[in-house]
Amino acid sequence: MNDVCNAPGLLPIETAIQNILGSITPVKDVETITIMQSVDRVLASDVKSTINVPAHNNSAMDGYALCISDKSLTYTQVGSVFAGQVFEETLTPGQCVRIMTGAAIAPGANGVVMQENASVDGDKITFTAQPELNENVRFAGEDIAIDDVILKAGDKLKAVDVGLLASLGIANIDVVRNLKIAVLSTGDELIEPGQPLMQGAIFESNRAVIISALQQKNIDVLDLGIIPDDKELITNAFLKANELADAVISSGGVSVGEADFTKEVLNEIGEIHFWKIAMKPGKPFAFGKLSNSYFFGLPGNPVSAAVTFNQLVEPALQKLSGLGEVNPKMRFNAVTTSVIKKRPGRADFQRGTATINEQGDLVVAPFNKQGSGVLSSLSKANCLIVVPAQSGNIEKGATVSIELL
Ligand SMILES: Nc1nc2c(c(=O)[nH]1)N[C@H]1C(S)=C(S)[C@@H](COP(=O)(O)OP(=O)(O)OC[C@H]3O[C@@H](n4cnc5c(N)ncnc54)[C@H](O)[C@@H]3O)O[C@H]1N2
Ligand code: MOO
Repeated sequence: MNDVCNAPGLLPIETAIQNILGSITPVKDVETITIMQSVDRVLASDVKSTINVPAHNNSAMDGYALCISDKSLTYTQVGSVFAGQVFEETLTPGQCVRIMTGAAIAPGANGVVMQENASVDGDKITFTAQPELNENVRFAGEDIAIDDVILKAGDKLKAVDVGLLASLGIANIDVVRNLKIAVLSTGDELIEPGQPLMQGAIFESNRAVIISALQQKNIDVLDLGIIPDDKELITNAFLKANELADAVISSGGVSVGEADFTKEVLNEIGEIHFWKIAMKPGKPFAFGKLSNSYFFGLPGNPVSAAVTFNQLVEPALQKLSGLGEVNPKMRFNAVTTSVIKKRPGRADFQRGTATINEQGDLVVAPFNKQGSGVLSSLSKANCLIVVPAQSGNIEKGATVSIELL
């Protein structure tokens, strides 16, 4: 792992992400669950189809299945077939059967005409035009054939994927077990919401952000609360977190302050790298390994904690969870509606609101208040405006990159 703690300059965010992803070995433990519990879970093995979908050639329309005859537009109806039924006799040219959408095509039939294009006179059915071969016929295996791999190990299941599994008759599925993540905050100034706010203290909010974000990702959270600045208490908290969790996320105490035992303790019990990353907010950040878990030390400032979680921890957790592909977050071009103030040096992740203007263009309004402590700016924002490290101020009307939140 590249540690630039003492190196001049800052670590580019891309390098930090590479280092983190390169150090992480995904969780391999597997559990079998019903498909109805499987949305957003990561598949542990490939899923192959054991059936054809559709299972039989069937009709795409309510109408008439027929055996094409080039002699006449009038056919003789010899029966009816509804969804779930099978017509046993084989049609000969000039014969048709009444058929409903989804019903199996009768043997010998080679086309279906929708009923709007037919007129009925007893068993004589006259079509408005000569039917085309295989018109309105859905073929067996057209969607999925036997032995097709329909979902791969490492895929995260979407709602429609669960439906796809159901359509193949699969009731249970092997997935990677949920991650277990321990979360804690350190700092004597921190007070739990609901308690009286003493002079010089602040309400603790980073845990609320991190735990809520983890809960949205099917992650089992071990909440270790606020740990006071006491070496023994901090040591015990980290040892417990390391024992019980796949990863530990703490916030605060990763910069250069003096009243901090976090660094000291972490250095005693693990191999942790304290980086200065070329990003704003979120310059100080710690990452490394304890004996049984990975450690992420987010900066204490609330916006810095949330943005580093979003940019650095989320991809790491994706990899740890067994996700096959960890893709960079999607970025879009948007026109800024005002000047973006920025000093060259660190990549900025500024808060703003993206909208579509009257001309149909994607535009973004950066907020005036961009301080690392202004959590309300992140609450109001629907995107991060990503400005490259080397860039200075950006003019109104320029095109910038945004990531939707
Ligand atoms: N001399 C320097 N000072 C600082 C530097 C630096 O490079 N040199 N970096 C600054 C940057 S950038 C950041 S970001 C902060 C991060 O410092 P820490 O991670 O050590 O965070 P703390 O000092 O513990 O706290 C900073 C700030 O955030 C509040 N905080 C902390 N935890 C929570 C929480 N769980 N919920 C809500 N608010 C929290 C804390 O009260 C402080 O106000 O360092 C700069 N300083
Ligand atoms: O990154 Mo600090 O996050 O600039 O305030």
